[in-house]
Amino acid sequence: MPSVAIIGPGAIGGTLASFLLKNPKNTVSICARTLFEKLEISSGGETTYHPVTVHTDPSETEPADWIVLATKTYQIPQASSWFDNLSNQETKVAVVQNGVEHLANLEGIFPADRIVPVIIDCPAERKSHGQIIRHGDVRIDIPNSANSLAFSQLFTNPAVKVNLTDDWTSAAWNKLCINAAGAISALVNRPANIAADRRAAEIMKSLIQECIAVGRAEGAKLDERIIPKIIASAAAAPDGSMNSLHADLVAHRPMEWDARNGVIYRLGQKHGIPTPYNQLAAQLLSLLESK
Ligand SMILES: NC(=O)C1=CN([C@@H]2O[C@H](COP(=O)(O)OP(=O)(O)OC[C@H]3O[C@@H](n4cnc5c(N)ncnc54)[C@H](OP(=O)(O)O)[C@@H]3O)[C@@H](O)[C@H]2O)C=CC1
Ligand SMILES: CC(C)(CO)C(=O)C(=O)O
Repeated sequence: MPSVAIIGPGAIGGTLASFLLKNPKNTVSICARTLFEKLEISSGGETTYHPVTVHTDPSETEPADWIVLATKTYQIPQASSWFDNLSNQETKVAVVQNGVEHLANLEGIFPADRIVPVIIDCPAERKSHGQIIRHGDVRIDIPNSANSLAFSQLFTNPAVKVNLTDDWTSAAWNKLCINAAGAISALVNRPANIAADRRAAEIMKSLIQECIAVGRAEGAKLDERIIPKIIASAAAAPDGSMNSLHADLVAHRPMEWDARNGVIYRLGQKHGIPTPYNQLAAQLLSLLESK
């Protein structure tokens, strides 16, 4: 009976919790800042309810086989206060976040050989505590390893597709191309389909080109043909569709500008690659955040 503790029951943590709960072999608990009694997941016009065990105090918890860290990247310093009680020498952490710094962000906090970095594709939004809308199936990319295989076995539902890849770096940078371009929505406070506007599309193209250049320098294999695909996919998004960074802006929360655009500027500097669009995006988003 693998025990799984999910830190951060938001759009992604709540979605994963609902799938983990569908596997009767798992024992699932949730670590949250605010208490709630049930998970309410809406998808494709149907709503399902899952009774859940929710902790709000780390001292109430015991070591788990798996910790699923699904907070925003900027919440890691506070969220890691759960780790002491939740972990023993065997515990593994699946870091389910956007960006490319899953291991770096936990350096000095948790041993790297027991971390599974997870790239997840699943548009989802959090309506309130425990109340989540999932807009599609889940695709997960994790490095090909024994720990990743064990993580994949926690999920039995066909709506969760887990891909063990020998080239996780490329998977992470491909996703970063999507997320870096998504900054445009928060910058102009317009939903994803703002990409249909030629002016927005031009800025997205530059953001992605810089991400590709830096990603390649970091060892990722990235094909320029993803640029029109990313823009077309955003342009075709349903009216009102918001990425998670834009959702943070609208909810007056901090934003993952450093994990999604700042990182391209920081790593670009390391490789001597200019990234003026991502630098500006990160600076403007940080200014918006301090409004
Ligand atoms: N939403 C999406 O469509 C997608 C998001 N992602 C990525 O997944 C990650 C999670 O994003 P998302 O689910 O949208 O984020 P949310 O903001 O919806 O969820 C974050 C959750 O973490 C909780 N939290 C914050 N700090 C703590 C803490 N100290 N202890 C316990 N819980 C805490 C928040 O609680 P509180 O309610 O108190 O704030 C909230 O429930 C991000 O890196 C994002 O970029 C990836 C793919 C798609
Ligand atoms: C690409 C997208 C929009 C959904 O998977 C995302 O990663 C996010 O909202 O953060």
